[in-house]
Amino acid sequence: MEIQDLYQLYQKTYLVDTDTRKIRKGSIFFALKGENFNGNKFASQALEKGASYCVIDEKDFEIAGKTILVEDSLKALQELANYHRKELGIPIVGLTGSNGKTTTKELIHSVLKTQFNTGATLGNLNNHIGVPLTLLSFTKETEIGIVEMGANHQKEIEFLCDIAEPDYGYITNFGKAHLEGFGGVEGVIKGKSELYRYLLKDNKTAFVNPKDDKQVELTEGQQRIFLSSDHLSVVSTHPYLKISYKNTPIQTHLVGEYNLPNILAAISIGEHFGISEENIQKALERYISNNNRSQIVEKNSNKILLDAYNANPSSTLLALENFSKVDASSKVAILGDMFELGVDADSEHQSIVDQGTKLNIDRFIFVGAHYFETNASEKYQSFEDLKSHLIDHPIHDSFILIKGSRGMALERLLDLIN
Ligand SMILES: CC(=O)N[C@H]1[C@@H](OP(=O)(O)OP(=O)(O)OC[C@H]2O[C@@H](n3ccc(=O)[nH]c3=O)[C@H](O)[C@@H]2O)O[C@H](CO)[C@@H](O)[C@@H]1O[C@H](C)C(=O)N[C@@H](C)C(=O)N[C@H](CCC(=O)N[C@@H](CCC[C@@H](N)C(=O)O)C(=O)O)C(=O)O
Ligand SMILES: Nc1ncnc2c1ncn2[C@@H]1O[C@H](COP(=O)(O)OP(=O)(O)OP(=O)(O)O)[C@@H](O)[C@H]1O
Ligand SMILES: C[C@@H](N)C(=O)N[C@H](C)C(=O)O
Repeated sequence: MEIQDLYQLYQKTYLVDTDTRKIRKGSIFFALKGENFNGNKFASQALEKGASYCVIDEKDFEIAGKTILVEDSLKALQELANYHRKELGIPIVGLTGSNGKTTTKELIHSVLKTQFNTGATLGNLNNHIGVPLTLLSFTKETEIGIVEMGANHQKEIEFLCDIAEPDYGYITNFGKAHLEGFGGVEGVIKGKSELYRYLLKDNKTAFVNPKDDKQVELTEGQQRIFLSSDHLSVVSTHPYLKISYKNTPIQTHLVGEYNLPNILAAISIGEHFGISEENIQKALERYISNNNRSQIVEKNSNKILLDAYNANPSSTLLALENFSKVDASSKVAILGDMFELGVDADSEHQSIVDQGTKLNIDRFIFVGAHYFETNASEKYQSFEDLKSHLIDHPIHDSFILIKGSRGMALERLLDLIN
């Protein structure tokens, strides 16, 4: 089947699904192959659950009149998404960066949707499957799209740009994240700036943080808009960031000064699209982060700053610096291993121990195989070891920062701290 014909089927409901556990009525089910399952095997189940058609790539699973056999279902999904993107013809803002992509995307979305019908990446669906799903979630009513692009190796952002064809792009920052796949910090810069190179090629516009020398240097000579912090200042930082924008105080629900560039991007992009000052203010006040991304959780005797969604050396250090400035009688940082650091893993974990423990934080608890190799004084090799310790020696009356990589799932500590 030609992509135009598939597009006609898609246009009946504008719904595509890839998981029979979450099928929506009338959707087209794309049978993908993953680490654990062959999606083709779920084609008949998808139809039973209400899918209208299934795109499959194995002949054995054909069902007359209901399956569309293609060479590669994933490729078909990506091509359909790109076709849709072209048909929509709307402005698309592409976002990448080492830290803060999801938060920045949500803030921009929050601002733009005050005056536009805006579509944006759901949660963190930012890879070679997530970006097509994001684009296909936009409908003919969508006026602006915001697409988050994640990567852990070279050429991935280039590939995602070819699918999403962003008209605008913003790189939040270049940090020490996914060092293993990118091949060090220089590799991160090269890989992330594939977004700039895409924009340059098509004469599209980069948003640039003027305080980030790398961003300024790498976008030299191309069409760009500098984020303007002229009317923005920090009023206070704790417990949540309070800023002043054009002399109006804005009480956000965001923790940590590291969120300031994220806010600045949302303001500048909002201003570019003509969002009023009042709407920008309301949108920033309304946004509350979720999914363990720097959330404050009140327990009986302890207060927790839960930042357990992910971790890397750049974001961990910023989180510690922020935490060190908080006024509390007893401050405890529980840090879990940082993943995907490759050959730099040992030195980066040691460096966090060295730099972190110099800060104004009363107690450090390190957990995970990498931190266990450092010379930290309180360390546990596994979550189970830490759990046993906390059951016998509960933490009381403290402010506790919890940060670690996704694989450490340190939100499990919530049940162990009261
Ligand atoms: C392929 C897929 O979507 N898998 C999801 C599935 O995983 P599961 O293990 O259950 O199945 P398989 O992958 O083996 O299955 C193949 C297909 O079969 C379907 N299926 C399975 C069982 C069943 O009963 N019915 C079925 O229909 C299945 O749905 C598959 O289509 O479910 C998991 C739980 O919901 C999902 O987690 C899993 O999703 C994978 C991981 C995925 O890639 N999802 C994307 C939509 C996505 O964008 N996910 C983001 C995370 C993106 C991310 O990690 N980004 C990184 C940077 C990018 C790195 C990139 N190189 C990469 O490797 O991804 C970042 O740092 O931000 C998310 O979920 O948050
Ligand atoms: N601008 C920033 N600079 C450094 N760290 C940040 C910044 N913004 C957020 N963080 C940190 O990163 C954590 C995750 O935020 P967010 O999910 O927005 O990042 P992300 O880049 O989207 O990550 P992922 O791609 O894994 O979803 C936050 O809880 C915070 O600790
Ligand atoms: C969860 C994924 N998006 C991510 O950020 N991974 C890194 C390695 C982490 O979990 O810290």
